[in-house]
Amino acid sequence: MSPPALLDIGQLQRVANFLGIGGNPKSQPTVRVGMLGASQVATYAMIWPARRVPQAEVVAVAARDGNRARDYAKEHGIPRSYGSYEALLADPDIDAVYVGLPNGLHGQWTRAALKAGKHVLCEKPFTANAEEAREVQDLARSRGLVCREAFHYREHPLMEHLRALLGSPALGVSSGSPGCQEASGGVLGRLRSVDVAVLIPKWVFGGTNIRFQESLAGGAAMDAGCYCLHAIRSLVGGQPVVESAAAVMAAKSQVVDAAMSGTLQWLEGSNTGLRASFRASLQHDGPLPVSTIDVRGERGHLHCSNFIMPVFGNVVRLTTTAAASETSNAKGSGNAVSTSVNRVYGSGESTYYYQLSRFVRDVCRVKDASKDGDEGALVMASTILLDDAADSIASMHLVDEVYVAAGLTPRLPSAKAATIQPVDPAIQ
Ligand SMILES: NC(=O)C1=CN([C@@H]2O[C@H](COP(=O)(O)OP(=O)(O)OC[C@H]3O[C@@H](n4cnc5c(N)ncnc54)[C@H](OP(=O)(O)O)[C@@H]3O)[C@@H](O)[C@H]2O)C=CC1
Ligand SMILES: O=C1OC[C@@H](O)[C@H](O)[C@H]1O
Repeated sequence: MSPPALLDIGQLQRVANFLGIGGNPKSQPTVRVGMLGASQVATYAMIWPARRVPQAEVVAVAARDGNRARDYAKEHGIPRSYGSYEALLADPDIDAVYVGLPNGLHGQWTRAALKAGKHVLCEKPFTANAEEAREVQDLARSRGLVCREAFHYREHPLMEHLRALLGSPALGVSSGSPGCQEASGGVLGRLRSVDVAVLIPKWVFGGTNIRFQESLAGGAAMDAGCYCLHAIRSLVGGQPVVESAAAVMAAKSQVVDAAMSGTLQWLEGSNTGLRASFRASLQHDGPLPVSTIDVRGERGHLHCSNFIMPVFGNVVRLTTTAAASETSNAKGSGNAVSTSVNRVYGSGESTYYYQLSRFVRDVCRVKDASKDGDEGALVMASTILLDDAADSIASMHLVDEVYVAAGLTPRLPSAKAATIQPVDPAIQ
């Protein structure tokens, strides 16, 4: 999320890709996507990438206001629009739904979409809390539908590159299920620390933004923090526990955090004793968003910048030390240090493109498996559903633990939050 180091032709092409310019011809079969919310995030997370992903097609949008939905559909060339989310879910010509709503509504509308027989790609954080994540994923598995948390950053080749360097588990096997695999440390040798930060400048979101609303499951740990916790889990694997957390509260709120930081620790497995720290903020003083990963091991340090929006420029700096005995040219000189700097762009597409590509591929796999009944295909389909479930539940479980460690309570789904009367501090 920092500006590109060098504005080159490649960068212009990557920005064009992000904007969905110059799409691919559609091939059959296509996954027909409907979007809940006529929002800005839906534009860059779904509409633009869908123009470039051959198997994806945005066919409908729903907004609470039918006129807005119609105008949005017209502006973006979407064939159908609806004035309610229910109406879109009743459309039989929709295979999958993108839920880009405020956090406190994710569970409610993901459940409704699953009940309508649609596969779901739901924005992060997956639900308001882990209990709700379990309920939703139980439903998805009972219906045999893909239900995925939209952690777009993890799908980009940059994360694959970091995982390869660190010997991290592949996507899917780090999902938080008991006995799931852990990073070996790779080029860094035994891991010593992992530090992840996602800092959003205070000018980006005003006080009335959904991120500061208790009734919409707001908070910095929910918004920027879920990326930090997810990245830590994706890189290291295993099941860390939250050791400590501290919140900076949003103005006039006793519930919503404007910033959250904390530490995690691995109490079992091959990384027992390893610690990770995170910093998440919605009130960063700097001018631009920051997202960084720093991993230290017995043999060096890996730094990555802009891991959330790598298409706009990223840097991977690897500094390794090799013991003198391992290098022929370092006799008697202690450790030899080598540093490499890389930028990872894959095919130059955005994180959202990679996310949508894997989502539609998996929807097709799950649909085909239930049609064909081939045993291998059924196993693959069931693994897809189990991995998504384990990952999103583990994700929300850590977010809940962070709130508890910070002396706050895990968030509530909007429907439940609405039934709780706000406490007036003046009468306590
Ligand atoms: N993956 C990514 O890069 C990003 C992900 N996100 C995630 O997307 C979700 C939405 O965030 P963001 O787009 O900033 O949110 P917005 O404030 O833009 O709201 C998104 C949509 O939510 C709908 N909505 C439904 N009920 C309410 C309500 N009670 N109050 C306000 N909006 C409502 C509105 O749809 P309608 O059109 O029906 O009025 C609105 O268009 C969050 O969970 C966030 O974490 C956000 C930004 C980037
Ligand atoms: O998902 C997101 O990514 C970018 C951030 O600016 C934003 O707060 C968040 O919701």
